[in-house]
Amino acid sequence: MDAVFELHGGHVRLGGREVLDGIDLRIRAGEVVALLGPNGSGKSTLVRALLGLVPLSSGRRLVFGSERFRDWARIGYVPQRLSVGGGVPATVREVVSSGRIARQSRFRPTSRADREAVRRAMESLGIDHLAGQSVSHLSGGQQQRVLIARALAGEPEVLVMDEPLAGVDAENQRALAETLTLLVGEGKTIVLVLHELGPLEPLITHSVVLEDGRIVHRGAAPEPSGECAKPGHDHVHPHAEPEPVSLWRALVGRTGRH
Ligand SMILES: Nc1ncnc2c1ncn2[C@@H]1O[C@H](COP(=O)(O)OP(=O)(O)OP(=O)(O)O)[C@@H](O)[C@H]1O
Repeated sequence: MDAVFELHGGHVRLGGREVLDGIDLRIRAGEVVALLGPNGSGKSTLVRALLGLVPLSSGRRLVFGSERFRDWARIGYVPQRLSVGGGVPATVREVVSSGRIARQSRFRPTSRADREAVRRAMESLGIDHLAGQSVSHLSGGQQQRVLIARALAGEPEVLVMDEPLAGVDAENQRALAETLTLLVGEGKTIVLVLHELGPLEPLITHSVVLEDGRIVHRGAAPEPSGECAKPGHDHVHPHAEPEPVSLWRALVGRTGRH
């Protein structure tokens, strides 16, 4: 399988600190990868490094085999939910349409294909009836669907999502799992920063656990453990709650590479 993202000896320094400390990682087309680890372990920074949003202080990054990758329309990024709207009273349609920009150009303004892609993205996330509403008036779960629809509007091959389950109720978590199942069925590559696996667990093909900016485990999809394994556990943990450390603690020490 072709590699979508590769990091070789990736280091990132932020605020005078080594936040990523020698990361070697390859994510192949069609994989569904969970990036796990405690708060502050570097998961978001790793995603941002893969996407070129933070520079490497040393090491090499390749996207689709290229160190000079520019075709960002092939990759959809869903940032953490709180960054939606940003106080700007944009409508759902406007935000979702913004995900199409990378596919447009000065010479090719909005086309029927663009409008159709935006409509399909809203429909697949069940937010088409909200198209004219301001995103700032939506619930957290609805805002998250808007961000996912924005990423899908660009018809990406790869979807990168930072903490899609954080603060999302059980029903919306299941809805997200269903949406991602369809995308996996279409052969998309998915990279997820997760605090826990929740209902996404059956989708995960590979897990990578970070601690202090280093990869301490990589391997097949993890088994749930601790509280998250108990029947009836609804997998809703707001970010500020004590961490389900048991999950990655249980993983560290297992063998396996990918
Ligand atoms: N812009 C920055 N300047 C300085 N330090 C930063 C910056 N961004 C992140 N850090 C630090 O880098 C470390 C890793 O942060 P990062 O957000 O990548 O971790 P994380 O594993 O995603 O954490 P969380 O689960 O809390 O989101 C943390 O100690 C954080 O304080």
